[in-house]
Amino acid sequence: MSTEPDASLVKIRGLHFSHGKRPVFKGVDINIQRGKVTAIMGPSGTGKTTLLRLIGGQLHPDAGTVEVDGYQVPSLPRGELYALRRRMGMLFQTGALLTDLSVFDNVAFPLREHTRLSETMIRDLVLIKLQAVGLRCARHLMPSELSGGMARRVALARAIALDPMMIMYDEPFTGQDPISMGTLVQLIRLLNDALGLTSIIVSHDVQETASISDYIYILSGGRVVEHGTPGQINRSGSAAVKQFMEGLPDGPVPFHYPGRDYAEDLLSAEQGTSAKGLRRLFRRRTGREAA
Ligand SMILES: Nc1ncnc2c1ncn2[C@@H]1O[C@H](COP(=O)(O)OP(=O)(O)OP(=O)(O)O)[C@@H](O)[C@H]1O
Repeated sequence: MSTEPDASLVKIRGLHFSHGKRPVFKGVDINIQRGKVTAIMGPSGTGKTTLLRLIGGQLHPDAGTVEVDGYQVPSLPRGELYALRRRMGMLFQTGALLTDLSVFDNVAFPLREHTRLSETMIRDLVLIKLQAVGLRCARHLMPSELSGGMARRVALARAIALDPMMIMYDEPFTGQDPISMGTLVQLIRLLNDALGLTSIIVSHDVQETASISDYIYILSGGRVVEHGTPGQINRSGSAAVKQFMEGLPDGPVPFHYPGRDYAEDLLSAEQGTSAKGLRRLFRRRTGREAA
């Protein structure tokens, strides 16, 4: 019997998923605790963005369950899925502000779109959200007048406009200078605690993300290879975890995307050349002897 059924906002069990013929998840179990900041980390292409899309119901698992706040996401009728999605804020790497709208109107957009609140109420709410990210006085600016860090903070204010129960961040720090990265890192933690949110962060910025996370999952090769508090992860004896946390280019996770042999690939473009010629060509290009 589970001792903490209500503590988990997101429960993923036995998740299998493939993009076409490419398997991404081969049996993944994840618990996202309410009120906590949980990081999902792992090498590039391991399926972190795919996982967020499965949680948001944009993708369907091949097998297993994805439960959010007690709802089985893949089997929700469209109307209920949209209602659930409105309670899940999303912050993408690009920020994706509407370029023709001011900062104020960008934050007001979801409120105008999804509620029937009066403009006076909307104004108050927008100012509260902008105040929370430190940009109340920048509300008249257009997106083209913002720095990258400011744009991301506006996107964050917009993501919390509808008071979501959780926010999913996909690479929120990419391309930020150290100061705006530091600001964003602290802001994510602050908003999580002040607004009683649940936050999921997908990020390659291992140390920064770990510094504000309560719990970390590390994915690799279609599975969870480690999970625990930042302290537990740092003490992990797993070679894959060590490779990832220390940013080593090669290890249990190979540097090269799987595919056919290098020599075979190079030589296949030179059909018609003699075997001797092909061997010479391979030696010249790689400095190695063809097998
Ligand atoms: N729409 C798609 N169609 C086919 N394959 C896809 C699609 N989206 C992603 N993939 C593949 O699925 C795998 C997981 O991709 P995903 O973007 O989820 O990884 P990621 O861990 O978020 O990567 P990164 O850290 O580089 O952003 C990759 O091998 C990718 O090439």
